[in-house]
Amino acid sequence: MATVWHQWIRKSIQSSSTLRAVHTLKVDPSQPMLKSPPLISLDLPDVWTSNVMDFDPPSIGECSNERRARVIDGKLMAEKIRAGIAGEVIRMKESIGKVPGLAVILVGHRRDSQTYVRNKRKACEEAGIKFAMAILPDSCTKDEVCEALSSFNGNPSVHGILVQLPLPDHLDEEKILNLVSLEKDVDGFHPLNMGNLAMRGREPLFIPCTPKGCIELLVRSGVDIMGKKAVRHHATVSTVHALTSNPEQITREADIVISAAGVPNLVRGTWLKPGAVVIDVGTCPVEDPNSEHGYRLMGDVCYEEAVMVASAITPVPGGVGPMTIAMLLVNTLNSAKRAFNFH
Ligand SMILES: Nc1nc2c(c(=O)[nH]1)N[C@@H](CN(C=O)c1ccc(C(=O)N[C@@H](CCC(=O)O)C(=O)O)cc1)CN2
Repeated sequence: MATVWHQWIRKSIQSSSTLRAVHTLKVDPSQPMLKSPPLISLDLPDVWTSNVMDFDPPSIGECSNERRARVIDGKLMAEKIRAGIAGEVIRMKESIGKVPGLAVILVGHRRDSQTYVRNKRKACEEAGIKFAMAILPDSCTKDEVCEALSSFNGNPSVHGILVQLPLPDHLDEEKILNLVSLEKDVDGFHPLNMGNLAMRGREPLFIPCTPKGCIELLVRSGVDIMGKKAVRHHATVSTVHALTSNPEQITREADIVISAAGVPNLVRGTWLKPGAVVIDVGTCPVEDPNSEHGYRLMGDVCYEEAVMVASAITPVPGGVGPMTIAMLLVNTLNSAKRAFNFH
């Protein structure tokens, strides 16, 4: 399932204006959906999950007009994870005198990309991770991007490299992403990492940050999917995309709805099964002269409707976005640990 999300979310990153997709994940109805939060999720040390949120979950199928969905606070979860990473970076520095390093390539001057990169830099600095950046103009050539990439690939202080997407149209995203060193591909977008993620029994070096963050949000909220294996083994996954003829009907059958269409308010309350868990990946920037950066983010889900039907829901902002950045830090730390053979 992680695979399908991955490909699908990446597609939506690539063409968010055309793809209207709602990913639905149907979990075995004989199993309770929500249970006590587990202590260990994915590959994060226990310490990062010891403060998982506890809550009294309504069961799937249960819905009342007086009851609003529990809000899954991605911002809070991400803060806890980042605090755990900061601790690990200190331990690394004290033990071997080295720290992880992340390098970002930003092409052009999209305001949303600038904001995300600024947030990544801030998160790195707060966690003690070194941050390097190559800023290139909209008009830059493929060779200039490749030059920046190859310099980061060859720099031993850099353990994670990412190219902020989307790139301007004239640049070939596929060719550029293929050049990111496999061992530093903290976005998990290299075809070999993607391929290994897709294949049973293979382990990619990195799992892409957004789907990884979605799984963390679910696991830490006590949603009973028991990590990626359980998802593969116990869930039936349906994908709804722009050409699906009955998206509402398919979505209404899902116990967990993960939407990454980039279409504000696409998923209405009537699309949801009562008690469903809703993860909203959509972050569509909408012009807003009153907001600090001139735009605000809108999710795919009509929040005010969904909150009356779902049992748990992520807000936008404050849901998946902060977890994406926290997972980037996790991938960077793990990459540095691998490079230094530090455990
Ligand atoms: N190379 C990549 N490019 C892009 C990715 C990615 O994972 N790798 N994903 C998105 C953008 N993205 C990360 O780069 C991203 C989006 C949103 C957030 C976030 O924290 N959002 C906050 C609000 C932020 C704000 O506007 O101040 C929230 O939702 O609460 C982080 C990262 C496309 N490109």
